[in-house]
Amino acid sequence: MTAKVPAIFLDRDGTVNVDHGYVHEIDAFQFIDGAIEAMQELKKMGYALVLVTNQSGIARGMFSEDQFMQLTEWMDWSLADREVDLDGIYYCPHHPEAAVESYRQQCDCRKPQPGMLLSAMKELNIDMAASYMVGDKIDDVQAGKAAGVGTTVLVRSGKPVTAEGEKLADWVIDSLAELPKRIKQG
Ligand SMILES: O=P(O)(O)OC[C@@H](O)[C@H]1O[C@@H](OP(=O)(O)O)[C@@H](O)[C@@H](O)[C@@H]1O
Ligand SMILES: [Mg+2]
Ligand SMILES: [Zn+2]
Repeated sequence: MTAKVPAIFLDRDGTVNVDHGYVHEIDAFQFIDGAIEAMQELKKMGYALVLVTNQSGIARGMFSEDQFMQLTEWMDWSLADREVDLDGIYYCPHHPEAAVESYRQQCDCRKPQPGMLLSAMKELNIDMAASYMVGDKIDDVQAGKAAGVGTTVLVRSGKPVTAEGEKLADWVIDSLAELPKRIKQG
């Protein structure tokens, strides 16, 4: 059996790119300062990078799954161009009160549910205890905890960090740019 790999689970909007609200166009996709460099460093440190993003804009009828795929492909190539190969990309297109009926469900993948992280764990053979979940909302922290991720991290680069979120998260940092240094500090 091959050895398990540690991973950084990354929320997308508010963590990797600026959350302008249901971002679905390339023109609106703006990498957060220092995020790409941090991802480069995290890869060098031996972590798999796994994106886990709620995309309820699909269920809400704001954009199609195809549009999401096109943006994702562009993002993936932009990162690969900068020596950041993502190891996995997981998304939830659902919402319990979706306008689009086919996406209306109480799924187990929409964070705070841990479904996306658990799928990645199985598919990529991830060592959850040695992994990190990084996001801007308490839902990200809750998903990380429910999946058994060792360290949950809130960033201040997205939605305002709530007192509840601050209490639940293991670490609170300004942005993803700080994470490699923070991990090295232990
Ligand atoms: O941060 P991630 O998980 O990558 O993606 C979040 C987005 O899908 C959108 O999720 C929405 O939350 P609701 O899905 O409407 O609760 C809002 O927070 C939007 O501002 C945000 O752009
Ligand atoms: Mg987010
Ligand atoms: Zn879902």
